[in-house]
Amino acid sequence: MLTSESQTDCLYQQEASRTVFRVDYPTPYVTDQKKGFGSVVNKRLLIVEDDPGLQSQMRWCFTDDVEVVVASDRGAALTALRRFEPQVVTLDLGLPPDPGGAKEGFALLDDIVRLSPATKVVVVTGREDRENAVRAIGMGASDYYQKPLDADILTFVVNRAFRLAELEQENRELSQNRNGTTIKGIVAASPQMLSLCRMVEKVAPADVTTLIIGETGTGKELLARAIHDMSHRADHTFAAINCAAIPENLLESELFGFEKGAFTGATQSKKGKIEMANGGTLFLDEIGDMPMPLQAKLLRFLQERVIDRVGAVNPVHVDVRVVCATHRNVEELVSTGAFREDLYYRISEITLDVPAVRERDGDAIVIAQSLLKSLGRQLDRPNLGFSEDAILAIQGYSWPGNVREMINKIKRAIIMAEGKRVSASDLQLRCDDFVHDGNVLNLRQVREDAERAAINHALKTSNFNMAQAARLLGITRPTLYNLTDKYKIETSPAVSGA
Ligand SMILES: Nc1ncnc2c1ncn2[C@@H]1O[C@H](COP(=O)(O)OP(=O)(O)OP(=O)(O)O)[C@@H](O)[C@H]1O
Repeated sequence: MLTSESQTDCLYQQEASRTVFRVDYPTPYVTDQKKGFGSVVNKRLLIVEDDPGLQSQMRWCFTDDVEVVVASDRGAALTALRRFEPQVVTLDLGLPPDPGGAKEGFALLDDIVRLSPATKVVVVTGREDRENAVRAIGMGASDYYQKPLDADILTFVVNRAFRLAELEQENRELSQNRNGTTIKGIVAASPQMLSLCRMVEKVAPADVTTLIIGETGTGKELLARAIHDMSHRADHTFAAINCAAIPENLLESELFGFEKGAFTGATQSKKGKIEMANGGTLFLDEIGDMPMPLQAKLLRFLQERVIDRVGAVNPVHVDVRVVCATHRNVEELVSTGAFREDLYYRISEITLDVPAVRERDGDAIVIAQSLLKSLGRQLDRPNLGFSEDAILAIQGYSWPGNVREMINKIKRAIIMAEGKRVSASDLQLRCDDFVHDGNVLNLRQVREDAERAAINHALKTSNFNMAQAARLLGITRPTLYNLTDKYKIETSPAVSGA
């Protein structure tokens, strides 16, 4: 949607062969004479060009599936932008009152990027005007086109901009519609995470000791907090302690507290984390790294719900719910004797397995889009989007550090991105499937090869389930069918031995 600003009055008037918007600007913008408004078309193109000859040449480059509006100056272009909401604008930088320079064109580009960040702007420059083209890309234009007019190249560049706008729109919808979890802070679209979130919703109100297992950065602590927040203990403390981060000799007093004089330096009594969490939830992160002597003490607490502060004579009763997490394979630790079997059974009344990001169908791009939005706002770059190569790279990368790694990469990319689109290289990613040896005909070929490879990969990964493959690719199912038709890709596995 465009930012609402004061609208310019205009009079809508039908004429025999064309529809004209008369606006109180020196030059009106005019809709496509071939079709007029009201045609059933989705693609809307605004051509901003002050030369009447070029206007009509450009207008006739596009077939009936593109609705075209023409504007001759900045004012008319802004009116058309607001009323017509084109997905793509071609913008000649040399506009009146500065037709020989680029000042007015840059001012209009700035307006478009600000008012309608999703609109793709293709800047039209003279042959000698490379410097301005590069500056325009830096300001947020998606592409540029050099005069003189060549119908094939212009339509190719404009169609590519339409495709990009469409992909970004689909991804926006995906991130808005598919976040089916009610758990605060968790962004998820995959069936794997949605079903885990449903489990969390069921487990939270039951006062059971829960073990959350998953690779680093998958959101274990986030889920532990969610369990607390959705339980009847939500109004009490959530106390977290990382068993791997605290030296063994301090961990006991951190957990259980100590009495005055219990050891040198204990000048006064202090509650431990377990007591602090009284009435609430104790989160023991990296429980797999808990030293053996403390495992015995923790087991006693879980069995009897009493603790002994270090140096204390009398035990203290504590009412806490315990949630543990680890990235380690606890069963293996038990089999090697590094973890007590009886403690393992105590802490795992319910076990939640958090899948790695690479195991969640379609989540990588949904989480990345959400992070780009939230981190973009934090870093004062709220209108950034991902380029096509970034989307492919995000989907193709294995994310060994999971969401934490994603946060780091996206933060960096937001800082590094030069235009309004974050590229794969801003993210320091490359998608091996799409690397070419430079021996390519043109960009169209590169893009089509990339699309073909991504579709094949998604179909195989999803076992030829079209809905799932479409989700993996961040596109709709009809778009996937169109693409498989276009590239003549089989939509079912090959049957051998026929
Ligand atoms: N599904 C998600 N949606 C949005 N943000 C997420 C998601 N999962 C994790 N995060 C964010 O990723 C970061 C890491 O999450 P968290 O600390 O919960 O992971 P962890 O599994 O406990 O990591 P570690 O094992 O390293 O302690 C946090 O900033 C968290 O908010």
